[in-house]
Amino acid sequence: MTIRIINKSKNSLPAYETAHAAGMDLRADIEEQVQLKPMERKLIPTGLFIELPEGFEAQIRSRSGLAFKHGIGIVNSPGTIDADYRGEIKVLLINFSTEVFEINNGDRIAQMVVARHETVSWNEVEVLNETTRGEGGFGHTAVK
Ligand SMILES: O=c1ccn([C@H]2C[C@H](O)[C@@H](COP(=O)(O)OP(=O)(O)OP(=O)(O)O)O2)c(=O)[nH]1
Ligand SMILES: [Mg+2]
Repeated sequence: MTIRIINKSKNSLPAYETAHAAGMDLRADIEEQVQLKPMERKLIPTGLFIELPEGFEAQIRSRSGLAFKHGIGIVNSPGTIDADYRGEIKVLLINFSTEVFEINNGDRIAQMVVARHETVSWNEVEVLNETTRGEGGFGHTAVK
């Protein structure tokens, strides 16, 4: 499928790095270097605006390399881009490391996965069907 996109940045369009990659890397669109101090969070612009078809969303996910090497995560992970959003895609990065992390224009700061989603309506009832799990959760199945 193709998706309409406006690129106001000077970076190339997000692209799949390998043939069967799920995510396209997003690049920072910034005038000056951004520094993230330990535990600091900042909203990083991408200069990208997209028009997702109805029934699709885009997820903004962290890159494992940045997470592993530099402790960089996404606060609202995964970020959700709604199909009716026409604003700029932004990435809410956080620095979980003990060192300052520098972001320069064009750096690949996150990845975006486009996915289908359902739009549901509720069937409000008094009782839900029974299952083996029942109400157990949050470690319920852990070995004792
Ligand atoms: O990482 C993100 C998350 C969201 N958005 C944009 C697209 C999304 O469609 C919109 C709203 O996001 P969300 O619903 O997560 O935020 P909210 O706090 O519920 O804001 P709103 O009241 O505008 O829905 O913000 C981004 O650019 N990056
Ligand atoms: Mg919302």
